[in-house]
Amino acid sequence: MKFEVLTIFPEIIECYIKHGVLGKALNKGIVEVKVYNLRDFTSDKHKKVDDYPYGGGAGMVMQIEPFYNAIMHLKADEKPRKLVLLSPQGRKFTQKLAQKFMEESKAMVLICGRYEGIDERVKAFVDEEVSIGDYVLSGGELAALVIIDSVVRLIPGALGDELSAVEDSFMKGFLDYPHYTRPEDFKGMKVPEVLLSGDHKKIALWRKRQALKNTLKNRPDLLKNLSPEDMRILKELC
Ligand SMILES: COc1ccc(Cn2ccc3ccc(-c4cc(N)[nH]n4)cc32)cc1
Repeated sequence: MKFEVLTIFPEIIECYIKHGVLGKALNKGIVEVKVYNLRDFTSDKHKKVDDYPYGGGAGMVMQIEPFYNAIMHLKADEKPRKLVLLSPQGRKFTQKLAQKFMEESKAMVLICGRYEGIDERVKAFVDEEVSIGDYVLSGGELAALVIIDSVVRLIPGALGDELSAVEDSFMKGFLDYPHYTRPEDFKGMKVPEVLLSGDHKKIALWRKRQALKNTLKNRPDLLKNLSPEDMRILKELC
């Protein structure tokens, strides 16, 4: 899968993608990430990308021309790609949308604005406008990295452990269970006995109960379409 990122801060993207799961997927050739500096698609000597908003108001707005020139440059190879604009006003990004992007798109262009946003006319050239949450960031780059990271984790072979992506919380419809590792006793804080028992059936049940308990407490909105067994466990918790 190929990601092409349009931004005025390429170093934000380039720094992050070298590490962790993304770094490994890049080294395996499962993923390719190309970053384009929008300033390279300007036509003035100052490489200007923003201007004052028509109609007045605080802050600056990013001009359409660099986005248009960059998008036309990418489209010149006539290969299909999904163009995604990051924005606080976009469609909410979820694990389900990450799965959809992974399944449907061989290549994605992630368009990152800054300042108070970008000229509305850029939207005529994009397929999706996506928000990663109900909070305002300073630009689209972090949102682009969230999308890249969550989509790459879903690509078969990217994690090196097929179960991880499938086992990831949200995939199952509820939050994750608690995790523990050595030491067994840290300043009197002990690992739950059941996890030391070696009884895998008991451990699985304990983990399911804990996951449902966490979900009931923090994200009851996720508790839909539970299996009869999960519903029974949930009722015991209430
Ligand atoms: C009040 O209106 C504003 C509008 C934009 C901004 C800063 N900004 C500029 C481009 C850009 C792209 C994405 C995002 C973003 C995405 C999510 N989920 N939160 N924030 C933020 C962005 C500040 C304020």
